Amino acid sequence: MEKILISGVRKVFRIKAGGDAARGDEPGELTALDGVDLSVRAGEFVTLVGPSGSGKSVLLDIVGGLASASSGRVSIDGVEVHEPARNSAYVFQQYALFPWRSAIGNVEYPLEVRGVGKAERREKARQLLALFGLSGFAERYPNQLSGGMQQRVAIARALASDPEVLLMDEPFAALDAQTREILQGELLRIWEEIRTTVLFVTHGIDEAVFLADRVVVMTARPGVVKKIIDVELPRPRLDHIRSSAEFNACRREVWEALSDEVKKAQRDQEYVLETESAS
Ligand SMILES: Nc1ncnc2c1ncn2[C@@H]1O[C@H](COP(=O)(O)OP(=O)(O)OP(=O)(O)O)[C@@H](O)[C@H]1O
Repeated sequence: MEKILISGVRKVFRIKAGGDAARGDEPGELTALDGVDLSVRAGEFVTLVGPSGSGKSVLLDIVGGLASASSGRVSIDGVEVHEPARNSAYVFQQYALFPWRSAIGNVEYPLEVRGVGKAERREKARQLLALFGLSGFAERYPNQLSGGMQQRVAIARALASDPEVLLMDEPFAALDAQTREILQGELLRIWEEIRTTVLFVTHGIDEAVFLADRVVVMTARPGVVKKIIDVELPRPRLDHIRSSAEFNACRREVWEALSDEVKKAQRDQEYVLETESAS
Protein backbone atom coordinates (compact mmCIF):
# COMPACT_ATOMS: atom_id res chain seq x y z
CA MET A 1 0.00 0.00 0.00
CA GLU A 2 1.37 3.42 -1.03
CA LYS A 3 1.97 5.86 1.79
CA ILE A 4 3.66 8.72 -0.03
CA LEU A 5 2.97 9.46 -3.69
CA ILE A 6 5.07 12.06 -5.48
CA SER A 7 3.88 12.77 -9.03
CA GLY A 8 5.54 15.07 -11.53
CA VAL A 9 6.88 17.44 -8.88
CA ARG A 10 8.64 20.50 -10.27
CA LYS A 11 10.06 23.31 -8.20
CA VAL A 12 11.23 26.54 -9.78
CA PHE A 13 12.67 29.35 -7.67
CA ARG A 14 12.66 32.97 -8.75
CA ILE A 15 16.16 34.27 -8.21
CA LYS A 16 18.07 37.49 -8.75
CA ALA A 17 19.94 37.68 -12.07
CA GLY A 18 23.08 35.57 -11.81
CA GLY A 19 22.38 33.72 -8.56
CA ASP A 20 23.02 30.00 -8.78
CA ALA A 21 21.55 29.74 -12.26
CA ALA A 22 23.30 27.33 -14.57
CA ARG A 23 22.93 26.05 -18.10
CA GLY A 24 19.31 25.36 -18.97
CA ASP A 25 17.76 27.81 -16.48
CA GLU A 26 15.51 30.59 -17.75
CA PRO A 27 16.77 34.08 -16.79
CA GLY A 28 15.76 34.87 -13.22
CA GLU A 29 14.72 31.27 -12.52
CA LEU A 30 16.36 28.25 -10.99
CA THR A 31 14.76 24.87 -11.62
CA ALA A 32 15.51 22.71 -8.58
CA LEU A 33 13.24 19.76 -9.42
CA ASP A 34 11.98 18.91 -12.86
CA GLY A 35 9.32 16.25 -12.60
CA VAL A 36 10.01 13.88 -9.71
CA ASP A 37 7.94 10.70 -9.55
CA LEU A 38 8.30 8.39 -6.59
CA SER A 39 6.05 6.27 -4.46
CA VAL A 40 6.93 5.00 -1.01
CA ARG A 41 5.09 2.09 0.54
CA ALA A 42 3.76 2.13 4.09
CA GLY A 43 6.47 1.04 6.50
CA GLU A 44 9.22 1.35 3.92
CA PHE A 45 12.63 2.91 4.62
CA VAL A 46 13.74 4.87 1.57
CA THR A 47 17.00 6.80 1.33
CA LEU A 48 17.60 9.62 -1.12
CA VAL A 49 21.08 10.36 -2.49
CA GLY A 50 22.18 12.83 -5.13
CA PRO A 51 24.84 15.42 -5.77
CA SER A 52 24.83 18.66 -3.86
CA GLY A 53 22.07 20.89 -5.20
CA SER A 54 20.04 18.06 -6.74
CA GLY A 55 16.98 19.14 -4.79
CA LYS A 56 16.88 16.47 -2.06
CA SER A 57 16.08 18.95 0.72
CA VAL A 58 13.61 20.82 -1.45
CA LEU A 59 11.80 17.55 -2.19
CA LEU A 60 11.70 16.63 1.50
CA ASP A 61 10.34 20.09 2.33
CA ILE A 62 7.56 19.61 -0.22
CA VAL A 63 6.67 16.17 1.17
CA GLY A 64 6.70 17.67 4.68
CA GLY A 65 4.44 20.54 3.61
CA LEU A 66 7.10 23.14 4.46
CA ALA A 67 7.30 24.25 0.81
CA SER A 68 4.96 23.97 -2.13
CA ALA A 69 5.64 22.46 -5.54
CA SER A 70 5.49 24.72 -8.60
CA SER A 71 3.59 21.90 -10.29
CA GLY A 72 2.84 18.25 -9.67
CA ARG A 73 1.49 16.84 -6.44
CA VAL A 74 2.46 15.03 -3.26
CA SER A 75 -0.01 13.01 -1.27
CA ILE A 76 0.18 11.04 1.97
CA ASP A 77 -2.48 8.35 2.29
CA GLY A 78 -4.17 9.85 -0.76
CA VAL A 79 -4.49 13.30 0.86
CA GLU A 80 -2.67 16.07 -0.99
CA VAL A 81 -0.02 17.80 1.14
CA HIS A 82 -0.26 21.61 1.30
CA GLU A 83 0.94 22.25 4.84
CA PRO A 84 2.82 20.30 7.52
CA ALA A 85 0.71 17.20 8.07
CA ARG A 86 -0.12 16.02 11.58
CA ASN A 87 0.96 12.51 10.68
CA SER A 88 4.47 13.46 9.56
CA ALA A 89 7.55 14.61 11.49
CA TYR A 90 10.86 16.12 10.43
CA VAL A 91 14.43 15.68 11.71
CA PHE A 92 17.01 18.18 10.45
CA GLN A 93 20.79 18.02 10.25
CA GLN A 94 21.19 20.63 12.95
CA TYR A 95 19.61 19.35 16.08
CA ALA A 96 17.09 22.20 16.21
CA LEU A 97 16.31 21.51 19.87
CA PHE A 98 14.82 24.24 22.04
CA PRO A 99 17.82 25.36 24.12
CA TRP A 100 15.60 26.54 26.98
CA ARG A 101 13.98 23.12 27.44
CA SER A 102 15.56 20.06 29.00
CA ALA A 103 15.91 16.85 26.97
CA ILE A 104 12.61 15.53 28.32
CA GLY A 105 10.99 18.94 27.84
CA ASN A 106 12.01 18.83 24.18
CA VAL A 107 10.60 15.33 23.66
CA GLU A 108 7.36 16.31 25.39
CA TYR A 109 6.88 19.38 23.23
CA PRO A 110 4.88 17.88 20.31
CA LEU A 111 2.59 16.16 22.81
CA GLU A 112 2.10 19.38 24.74
CA VAL A 113 1.12 21.14 21.50
CA ARG A 114 -1.47 18.42 20.92
CA GLY A 115 -2.92 18.92 24.37
CA VAL A 116 -1.77 15.60 25.86
CA GLY A 117 -1.92 15.72 29.69
CA LYS A 118 1.27 16.21 31.69
CA ALA A 119 1.53 12.73 33.23
CA GLU A 120 0.89 10.97 29.93
CA ARG A 121 3.37 13.05 27.95
CA ARG A 122 6.06 12.70 30.64
CA GLU A 123 5.66 8.93 30.55
CA LYS A 124 5.82 8.79 26.76
CA ALA A 125 8.90 11.06 26.69
CA ARG A 126 10.58 8.91 29.37
CA GLN A 127 9.97 5.78 27.31
CA LEU A 128 11.42 7.39 24.20
CA LEU A 129 14.50 8.67 26.00
CA ALA A 130 14.98 5.17 27.44
CA LEU A 131 14.84 3.69 23.93
CA PHE A 132 17.81 5.89 23.03
CA GLY A 133 19.65 5.09 26.26
CA LEU A 134 19.17 8.63 27.55
CA SER A 135 17.23 7.99 30.76
CA GLY A 136 20.02 9.46 32.85
CA PHE A 137 20.09 12.66 30.79
CA ALA A 138 16.41 13.63 30.83
CA GLU A 139 16.91 16.82 32.85
CA ARG A 140 19.98 18.00 30.95
CA TYR A 141 19.73 20.98 28.60
CA PRO A 142 20.88 20.71 24.97
CA ASN A 143 24.14 22.57 25.63
CA GLN A 144 24.97 19.93 28.27
CA LEU A 145 24.64 17.08 25.75
CA SER A 146 27.05 15.81 23.08
CA GLY A 147 26.11 16.14 19.40
CA GLY A 148 25.11 12.48 19.24
CA MET A 149 22.90 12.82 22.31
CA GLN A 150 21.26 15.95 20.96
CA GLN A 151 20.42 14.18 17.73
CA ARG A 152 18.99 11.22 19.67
CA VAL A 153 16.77 13.69 21.53
CA ALA A 154 15.75 15.30 18.22
CA ILE A 155 14.73 11.89 16.83
CA ALA A 156 12.92 10.99 20.06
CA ARG A 157 11.04 14.30 19.83
CA ALA A 158 10.08 13.56 16.21
CA LEU A 159 8.80 10.12 17.24
CA ALA A 160 6.81 11.44 20.21
CA SER A 161 3.76 12.15 18.09
CA ASP A 162 3.83 8.62 16.58
CA PRO A 163 4.33 9.96 13.05
CA GLU A 164 3.30 7.72 10.19
CA VAL A 165 5.88 9.45 8.00
CA LEU A 166 9.32 10.40 9.28
CA LEU A 167 11.33 12.81 7.11
CA MET A 168 15.03 12.98 7.90
CA ASP A 169 17.35 15.46 6.20
CA GLU A 170 20.97 14.37 6.71
CA PRO A 171 20.32 13.86 10.42
CA PHE A 172 23.73 12.34 11.12
CA ALA A 173 25.86 14.52 8.84
CA ALA A 174 27.22 16.69 11.65
CA LEU A 175 28.37 13.70 13.73
CA ASP A 176 31.74 11.97 13.75
CA ALA A 177 31.98 8.70 11.80
CA GLN A 178 31.76 6.35 14.80
CA THR A 179 28.80 8.15 16.38
CA ARG A 180 27.09 8.19 12.99
CA GLU A 181 27.37 4.40 12.67
CA ILE A 182 26.10 3.89 16.19
CA LEU A 183 23.10 6.13 15.54
CA GLN A 184 22.34 4.34 12.28
CA GLY A 185 22.15 1.07 14.22
CA GLU A 186 19.98 2.63 16.95
CA LEU A 187 17.63 4.20 14.42
CA LEU A 188 17.17 0.85 12.67
CA ARG A 189 16.61 -0.97 15.96
CA ILE A 190 13.82 1.45 16.85
CA TRP A 191 12.40 1.53 13.33
CA GLU A 192 12.17 -2.30 13.36
CA GLU A 193 9.75 -1.88 16.27
CA ILE A 194 7.65 1.00 14.99
CA ARG A 195 7.93 0.47 11.22
CA THR A 196 6.98 4.00 10.36
CA THR A 197 7.54 5.13 6.75
CA VAL A 198 10.90 6.89 6.46
CA LEU A 199 12.29 9.16 3.76
CA PHE A 200 15.92 9.85 4.63
CA VAL A 201 18.28 12.20 2.75
CA THR A 202 21.99 11.50 2.95
CA HIS A 203 25.30 12.13 1.22
CA GLY A 204 26.71 8.87 2.56
CA ILE A 205 26.42 5.91 0.20
CA ASP A 206 27.21 3.44 3.00
CA GLU A 207 24.56 5.05 5.18
CA ALA A 208 22.04 5.01 2.31
CA VAL A 209 22.59 1.29 1.69
CA PHE A 210 22.81 0.22 5.33
CA LEU A 211 19.48 1.80 6.25
CA ALA A 212 17.32 1.38 3.20
CA ASP A 213 14.84 -0.95 1.60
CA ARG A 214 15.39 1.14 -1.53
CA VAL A 215 17.96 3.80 -2.44
CA VAL A 216 16.73 6.57 -4.74
CA VAL A 217 19.49 8.24 -6.78
CA MET A 218 18.74 11.78 -7.97
CA THR A 219 20.32 13.44 -11.01
CA ALA A 220 22.31 16.66 -10.85
CA ARG A 221 20.08 19.75 -10.84
CA PRO A 222 17.41 19.96 -12.08
CA GLY A 223 16.72 16.90 -9.98
CA VAL A 224 14.71 13.94 -11.20
CA VAL A 225 14.88 10.33 -10.08
CA LYS A 226 17.72 8.68 -11.98
CA LYS A 227 17.64 5.17 -10.56
CA ILE A 228 16.05 3.21 -7.74
CA ILE A 229 18.10 0.41 -6.24
CA ASP A 230 16.49 -2.36 -4.19
CA VAL A 231 18.57 -3.27 -1.15
CA GLU A 232 17.94 -6.90 -0.48
CA LEU A 233 20.15 -7.25 2.58
CA PRO A 234 18.55 -9.17 5.45
CA ARG A 235 16.98 -7.42 8.43
CA PRO A 236 17.64 -6.79 11.20
CA ARG A 237 20.79 -5.21 9.77
CA LEU A 238 23.63 -5.89 12.08
CA ASP A 239 26.99 -4.17 11.79
CA HIS A 240 28.77 -7.08 10.16
CA ILE A 241 26.56 -6.61 7.09
CA ARG A 242 28.69 -3.58 6.24
CA SER A 243 31.59 -5.86 5.32
CA SER A 244 29.59 -8.38 3.27
CA ALA A 245 29.96 -8.89 -0.49
CA GLU A 246 26.24 -8.11 -0.98
CA PHE A 247 26.65 -4.77 0.80
CA ASN A 248 29.61 -3.87 -1.39
CA ALA A 249 27.80 -4.86 -4.57
CA CYS A 250 24.90 -2.61 -3.62
CA ARG A 251 27.21 0.22 -2.73
CA ARG A 252 28.92 -0.08 -6.10
CA GLU A 253 25.58 0.01 -7.91
CA VAL A 254 24.64 3.22 -6.12
CA TRP A 255 28.00 4.82 -6.85
CA GLU A 256 27.80 3.86 -10.55
CA ALA A 257 24.48 5.67 -10.84
CA LEU A 258 25.65 8.62 -8.78
CA SER A 259 29.17 9.33 -9.99
CA ASP A 260 28.24 10.84 -13.40
CA GLU A 261 25.74 13.10 -11.67
CA VAL A 262 28.32 14.27 -9.15
CA LYS A 263 30.69 15.11 -12.01
CA LYS A 264 27.92 16.94 -13.86
CA ALA A 265 27.03 18.96 -10.74
CA GLN A 266 30.69 19.92 -10.36
CA ARG A 267 30.91 21.02 -14.02
CA ASP A 268 27.77 23.12 -13.57
CA GLN A 269 29.21 24.70 -10.45
CA GLU A 270 32.41 25.59 -12.33
CA TYR A 271 30.25 27.12 -15.08
CA VAL A 272 28.41 29.27 -12.50
CA LEU A 273 31.72 30.45 -11.03
CA GLU A 274 33.15 31.23 -14.50
CA THR A 275 29.98 33.16 -15.46
CA GLU A 276 30.14 35.11 -12.21
CA SER A 277 33.79 36.03 -12.65
CA ALA A 278 33.24 37.03 -16.33
CA SER A 279 30.33 39.38 -15.48
N1 LIG B 1 14.73 29.31 -1.28
C1 LIG B 1 15.50 29.11 -2.35
N2 LIG B 1 15.67 30.07 -3.29
C2 LIG B 1 16.42 29.87 -4.37
N3 LIG B 1 17.06 28.71 -4.64
C3 LIG B 1 16.94 27.71 -3.75
C4 LIG B 1 16.16 27.85 -2.55
N4 LIG B 1 16.21 26.68 -1.85
C5 LIG B 1 17.00 25.85 -2.57
N5 LIG B 1 17.43 26.47 -3.70
C6 LIG B 1 18.28 25.89 -4.74
O1 LIG B 1 17.66 24.68 -5.17
C7 LIG B 1 18.65 23.71 -5.49
C8 LIG B 1 18.38 22.45 -4.70
O2 LIG B 1 18.64 22.71 -3.31
P1 LIG B 1 18.63 21.58 -2.19
O3 LIG B 1 19.05 22.24 -0.93
O4 LIG B 1 17.34 20.88 -2.21
O5 LIG B 1 19.75 20.61 -2.72
P2 LIG B 1 20.31 19.30 -1.98
O6 LIG B 1 20.28 18.20 -2.98
O7 LIG B 1 19.59 19.08 -0.70
O8 LIG B 1 21.80 19.77 -1.73
P3 LIG B 1 22.81 19.39 -0.52
O9 LIG B 1 23.08 17.95 -0.69
O10 LIG B 1 24.01 20.25 -0.80
O11 LIG B 1 22.11 19.72 0.77
C9 LIG B 1 20.01 24.37 -5.18
O12 LIG B 1 20.55 24.89 -6.37
C10 LIG B 1 19.65 25.47 -4.22
O13 LIG B 1 20.57 26.54 -4.32
